[in-house]
Amino acid sequence: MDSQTGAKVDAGSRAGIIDGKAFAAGVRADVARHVARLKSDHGIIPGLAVVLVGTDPASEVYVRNKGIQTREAGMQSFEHKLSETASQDELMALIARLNADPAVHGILVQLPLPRHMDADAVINAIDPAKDVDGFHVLNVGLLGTGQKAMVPCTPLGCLMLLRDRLGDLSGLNAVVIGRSNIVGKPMAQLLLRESCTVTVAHSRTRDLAAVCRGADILVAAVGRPRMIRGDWIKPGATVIDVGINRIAEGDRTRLVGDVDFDSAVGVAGAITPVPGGVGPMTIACLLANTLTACCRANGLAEPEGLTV
Ligand SMILES: NC(=O)C1=CN([C@@H]2O[C@H](COP(=O)(O)OP(=O)(O)OC[C@H]3O[C@@H](n4cnc5c(N)ncnc54)[C@H](OP(=O)(O)O)[C@@H]3O)[C@@H](O)[C@H]2O)C=CC1
Ligand SMILES: Nc1nc(=O)c2c([nH]1)NC[C@@H]1CN(c3ccc(C(=O)N[C@@H](CCC(=O)O)C(=O)O)cc3)C=[N+]21
Repeated sequence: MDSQTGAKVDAGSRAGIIDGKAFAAGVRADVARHVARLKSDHGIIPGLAVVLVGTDPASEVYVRNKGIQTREAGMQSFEHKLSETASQDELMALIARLNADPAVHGILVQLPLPRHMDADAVINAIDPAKDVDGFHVLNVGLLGTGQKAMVPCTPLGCLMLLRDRLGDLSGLNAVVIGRSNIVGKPMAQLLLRESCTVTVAHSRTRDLAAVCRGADILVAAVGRPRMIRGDWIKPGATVIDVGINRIAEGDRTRLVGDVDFDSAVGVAGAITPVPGGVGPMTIACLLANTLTACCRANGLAEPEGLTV
């Protein structure tokens, strides 16, 4: 696959740093090629609907980026914004309309939702076939039992990077820090599927540093800026930093991961930076999942290499 070749070339230029931005550009180019073919051969245009409730500035930036990249891939983007005070019934009615709309192949409801809404009920109202986040309980169950599912974008992106770097993952010790439904748990499921020996660590884990030192693959999805230090890392390990933390630096802010990059980069065999690591892969995989959902909806063969 071109995206893999592209990433390998780039990784070689800066040894040890995994260029998620370049790899994601390759994935998006693959998606765009398939989208163009769907259009020319079948007259079908994949469509992604993104729903944002409220006005969180970080979410607004993220939703705008998704819209831009969706259109760049040749797909249709439908953006729906509801006010912070919208009722759950209003959101449910919108989801029902999107479920019934044949031009919409993927639906993403940006999380977190305002506190007065029941996020589980909202997610489970999405047609599982259009659930491009892979958060619906049916997709969670399908993934957990090794059946064909929609796979959550962030863990899918992490797995693509790991496979590109390491090839066969079987038998490797993988430690995932974090057990959220959107990152930690599905990441653990995917690594188990790859025959890794998986440990899931969390806030009650005893001696996290010692647990991390056993990891050939370390995935950090904690939400604590620079918590994982270089001396927690097994020399040569592959480190995937999912964390996106905005911290103050002087009178400005910057993004840092959950891993202390400066102390980790000399110990790890390879590491993803923040920004430019997992984040761009998440959006690329969202587009890949939308394409996959569109192919399935139309009874067409799915592109290879874009899902597991
Ligand atoms: N790059 C991307 O595309 C994405 C990035 N993110 C980022 O990833 C990070 C994690 O997100 P998400 O999974 O939603 O976060 P959650 O807050 O839902 O989960 C955090 C997890 O980390 C664990 N944890 C918290 N503190 C510690 C600690 N001191 N030691 C060990 N474990 C701890 C928690 O444990 P417990 O369960 O015991 O509370 C929990 O399981 C965030 O920085 C987020 O911004 C998220 C989604 C996509
Ligand atoms: N239903 C739902 N699905 C999600 O997948 C989802 C969500 N809700 N809520 C929020 C989190 C967070 N998330 C990110 C995706 C991309 C970047 C990303 O592209 N980051 C860039 C930097 C962007 C910047 O500079 O701000 C990078 O790491 O290089 C970040 C974060 C998806 N999430």
